[in-house]
Amino acid sequence: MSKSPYINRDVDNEKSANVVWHQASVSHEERMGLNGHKPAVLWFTGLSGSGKSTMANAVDRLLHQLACHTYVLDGDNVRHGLNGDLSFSDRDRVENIRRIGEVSKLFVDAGMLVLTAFISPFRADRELVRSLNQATQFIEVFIDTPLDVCEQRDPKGLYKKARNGEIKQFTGIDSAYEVPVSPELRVETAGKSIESCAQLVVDYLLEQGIISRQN
Ligand SMILES: Nc1ncnc2c1ncn2[C@@H]1O[C@H](COP(=O)(O)OS(=O)(=O)O)[C@@H](OP(=O)(O)O)[C@H]1O
Ligand SMILES: Nc1ncnc2c1ncn2[C@@H]1O[C@H](COP(=O)(O)OP(=O)(O)O)[C@@H](O)[C@H]1O
Repeated sequence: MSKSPYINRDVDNEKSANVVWHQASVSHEERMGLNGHKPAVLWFTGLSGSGKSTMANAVDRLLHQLACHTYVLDGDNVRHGLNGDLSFSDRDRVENIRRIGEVSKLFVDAGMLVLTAFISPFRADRELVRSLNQATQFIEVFIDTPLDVCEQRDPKGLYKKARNGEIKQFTGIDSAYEVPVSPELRVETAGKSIESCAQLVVDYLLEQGIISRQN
């Protein structure tokens, strides 16, 4: 059985026989050497309204000021384009994260710091993305905001719709969110400023030697 329902096993077998990896002329190490920082995926996960997009963008701004090469991949945006064919069924969420995992790996290969902001509700999918990367290059950031706080914030009015039955399979209401067991970072946002939360992430990257103040 193919891991993804979107991958046809026959096509898969044919591909492995006929598609050969092309050796890049500029190596990963050479690309990294152009930057004053190491590449990594900063994988923000949490409920809708927990603060993933806000945090990813605030951290992006701080890293940009430190001359890091960064890019934010955001669920709302990616679902308009690359993943515009996917719904919020469990099966489509799995495929959503698989594709983003592959895309974020390409950013790491290009020597960049990529910040992803997807609910990514299932532990197995987050672990799959982790396994695509070197251990030090995948940083799971759990945006730990209780459901009642997310629901109070309700920045897009989606919880209200979900409670009224206008949206089905809404994460935290009638679709599961599996809390990370050992994230590299857990950020509690309730009652905290966006700036202080973003700084926690930057401090972690400094401590780990992924970035430095002299980038
Ligand atoms: N049913 C349902 N459940 C959860 N979220 C929903 C749903 N329908 C629409 N939305 C909006 O889609 C955003 C989540 O997309 P993601 O790609 O991050 O979801 S997932 O990782 O595939 O679970 C999510 O964005 P965030 O609020 O930024 O998390 C919502 O704005
Ligand atoms: N410390 C904080 N960190 C992140 N967001 C916060 C914080 N405090 C309040 N918020 C607010 O919470 C909301 C989070 O929305 P958003 O970033 O879109 O969440 P998500 O991307 O997880 O759906 C925003 O309105 C933001 O201003």
